[in-house]
Amino acid sequence: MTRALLSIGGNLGDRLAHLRAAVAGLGDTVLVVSGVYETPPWGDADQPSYLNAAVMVAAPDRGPRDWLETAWRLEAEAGRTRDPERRFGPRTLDVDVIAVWADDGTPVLSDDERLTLPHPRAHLRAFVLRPWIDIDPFGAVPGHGSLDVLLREGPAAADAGGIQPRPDLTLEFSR
Ligand SMILES: Nc1ncnc2c1ncn2[C@@H]1O[C@H](COP(=O)(O)OP(=O)(O)OP(=O)(O)O)[C@@H](O)[C@H]1O
Ligand SMILES: Nc1nc2c(c(=O)[nH]1)N=C(CO)CN2
Repeated sequence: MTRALLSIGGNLGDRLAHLRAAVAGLGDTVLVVSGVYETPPWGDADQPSYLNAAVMVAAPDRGPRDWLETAWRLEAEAGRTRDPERRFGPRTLDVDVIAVWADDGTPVLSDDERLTLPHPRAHLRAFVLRPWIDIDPFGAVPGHGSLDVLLREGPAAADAGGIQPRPDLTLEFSR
């Protein structure tokens, strides 16, 4: 059994439909889904704003690598293409595996470049931390500290004010 925090986001096409399809594609592994946020582009300013959300998932038979393969499947289903010239460029759907925890709650750590855990830029990204704290108020990025302190005092604090809740947009799931 592992539990994982996935960040989902996109800024091309029907942004909400892509987020909804990602949540639906996670099926009964979904434990809880955050609210939807409108977020300024991070890392490459010349692109439209994103919709972002966070999803906590768990499954008895899945390890860290399975969550990465799930992320790739969902991105492919959303028709995501990669522009090698723009590392942080626009996309229909990005699914990042932010952190994974073992059965006993221990965070899984990995420095494999195919799957780095926790995600190496998670603590820098208000668009990851702000939705995540909705569904995990006492959560932490393993090795970097609590979501609360990161959002108030960490490198992402300056961006936190630009993360706008979109209560008019909802992501439903069923268990
Ligand atoms: N925790 C992780 N979650 C998702 N992908 C990861 C992770 N760690 C390493 N990777 C690797 O990163 C590669 C590039 O992923 P992707 O194209 O989604 O990056 P990106 O979205 O442009 O940038 P970022 O990873 O900063 O969000 C993937 O092929 C994957 O093997
Ligand atoms: N606001 C926002 N900016 C991003 C996002 C994202 O999901 N939201 N994903 C990226 C991929 O690396 C690059 N920049």
